[in-house]
Amino acid sequence: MTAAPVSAVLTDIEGTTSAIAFVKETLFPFAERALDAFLLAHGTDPEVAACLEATRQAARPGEEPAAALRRWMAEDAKIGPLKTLQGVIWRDGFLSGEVRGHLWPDVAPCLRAWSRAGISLYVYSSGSVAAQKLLFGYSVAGDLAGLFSGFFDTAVGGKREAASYAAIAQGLHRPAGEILFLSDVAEELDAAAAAGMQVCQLVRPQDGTEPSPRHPQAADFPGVAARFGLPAATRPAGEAA
Ligand SMILES: CSCCC(=O)C(=O)COP(=O)(O)O
Ligand SMILES: [Mg+2]
Repeated sequence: MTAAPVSAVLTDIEGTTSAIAFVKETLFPFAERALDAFLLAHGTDPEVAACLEATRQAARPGEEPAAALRRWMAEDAKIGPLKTLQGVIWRDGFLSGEVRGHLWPDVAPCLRAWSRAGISLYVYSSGSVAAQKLLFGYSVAGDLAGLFSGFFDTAVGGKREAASYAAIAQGLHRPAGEILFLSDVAEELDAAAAAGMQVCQLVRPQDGTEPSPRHPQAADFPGVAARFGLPAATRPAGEAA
């Protein structure tokens, strides 16, 4: 059976648009350094207090919330209250210019070309929606947030669950088969494929991605474009990559 033409691209961030090293060596240490002062200043703000309560519920018996948050960061655990708090803490870093969202150089030109061609773009990441908007809004390639028609985090469900992708397709009022999901993680691609999406694994050598024998692969976004009939990135005169 021939696949439907792709009308929307749904992309993961870490390991797909952006280096895993950027998340682990820049974003996480920034949050770690700022954590104690942030909790002291904002621990009673309603959103932060709710995250701290959720952290206590999920922490080990007797473990202080700050210790649990630090342990989860070391484990790169995708736990809701941690991801929400990280997004709030990173805001200062992005707004002050101390942090800029990393994107592999092939990503922005393709996102712009796909958007220009009428392909709708969406993000689905374990990072909070607020953090996703910061990363693309304050990226090394400029403000790309406006290229996206929507952002999804694990409020819609876990990234390894087919139901999450079905819910996203339903929310977008689009047949799942027209949506192309991009990720570095085979289990996420399994779940998206089970929900009927087309999928492609980004296998970026710099990230040490483990290639999955179960899914089509590409080394970068132009490779995705070639494989799925999406427009190639052309750079109009005067437009930066
Ligand atoms: C702006 S999101 C920062 C990255 C992050 O915290 C994360 O957990 C990314 O996970 P992904 O689902 O994009 O692999
Ligand atoms: Mg990823």
